[in-house]
Amino acid sequence: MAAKGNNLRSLIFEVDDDGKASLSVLDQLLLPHETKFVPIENVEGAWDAIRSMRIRGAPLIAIVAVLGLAVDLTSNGTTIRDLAGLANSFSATREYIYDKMAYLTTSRPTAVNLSNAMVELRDIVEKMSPEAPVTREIVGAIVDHGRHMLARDVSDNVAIGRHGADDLLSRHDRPDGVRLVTICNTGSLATAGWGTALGVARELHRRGRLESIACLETRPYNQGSRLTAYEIREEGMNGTLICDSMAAFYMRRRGADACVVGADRVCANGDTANKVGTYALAIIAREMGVEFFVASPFTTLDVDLSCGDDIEIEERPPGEMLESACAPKDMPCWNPGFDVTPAEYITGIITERGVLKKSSDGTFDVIGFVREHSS
Ligand SMILES: CSC[C@@H](O)[C@@H](O)C(=O)COP(=O)(O)O
Repeated sequence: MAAKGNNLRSLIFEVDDDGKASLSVLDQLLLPHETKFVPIENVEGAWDAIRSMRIRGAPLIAIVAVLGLAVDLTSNGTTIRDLAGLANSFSATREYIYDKMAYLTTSRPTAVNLSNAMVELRDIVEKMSPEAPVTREIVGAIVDHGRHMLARDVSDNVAIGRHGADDLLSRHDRPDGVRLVTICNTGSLATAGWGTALGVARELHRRGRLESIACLETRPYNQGSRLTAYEIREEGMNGTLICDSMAAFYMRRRGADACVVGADRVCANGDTANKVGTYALAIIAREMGVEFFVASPFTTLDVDLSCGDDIEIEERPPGEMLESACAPKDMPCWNPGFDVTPAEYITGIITERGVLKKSSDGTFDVIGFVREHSS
């Protein structure tokens, strides 16, 4: 089946001739039944869209935070007046923006892309010279960086797809192509476009080398059934939806060559936080002798964290579990949004700069890989 192309958009960002930015995001809570873009007017709106999971996915969270800040700072509302009051003070303007950035970082804790983006943005602002016109320069730099993030994310994802497809095809070039299993949603809806793990599937499909892809439903939030299944259908891939509990039997009966999953944070030793259920899938893959790949742009690497034990795992409200389950309304629940897959279960980490494999001692050297591949 020929690829239809990647037409899904997770957001629309525009800047008018006066430099005023506008942002609308596709409300993913309504998918797959309704396609509706909702405007983000300010930082609070961006925080709420991230927290409520109207938008989600590690790269998209970071992008919407920065674009939301750009919209907020270029709006005609109270913010610009507040900024004008600060315009003669470089440090006051900077601190004002840093407060907003700190607030955005509190929206969701596990995906490192958000805090990495804020560090990157802070570096840009810190390097600016404290000359007039302060406000316009700083705000302009933030808008420009938002645009840069959008373009970079798409090109990183396309490169991840290419490296992942090359690597998989070097070992699994069966007559009908490669058989994949994935969890959660890592596609165009989780990114600025194309996707990470789903980008690998997309690239195989584009080459006519994707035999099949199974997507796990991904309880309790069902990103697999609501979003990945939707993307698979849009793209015309040969996909099958399975419940999370069916992964082992699916691999046994139908066969799989590799699991490819996304990441919310990859530590220096390769331990990887991703959607809850990923760890179980990795254990099953090992038992079945199926390769297990993490697709992660550099923006999802956390070289400052040595291993996964210290990753803050977001706990979501019990209601999210109870609403999508048939359970007594007052049943106590534990609802971690993510889990951590130890590096020992991971075959390789597919990045935009190549596939990181384990060293001869069976460990990943993420820091060395970043050093080697950073320009
Ligand atoms: C390219 S998206 C990578 C990860 O963010 C994805 O696998 C995931 O876990 C998303 O979780 P979510 O809670 O939907 O934001």
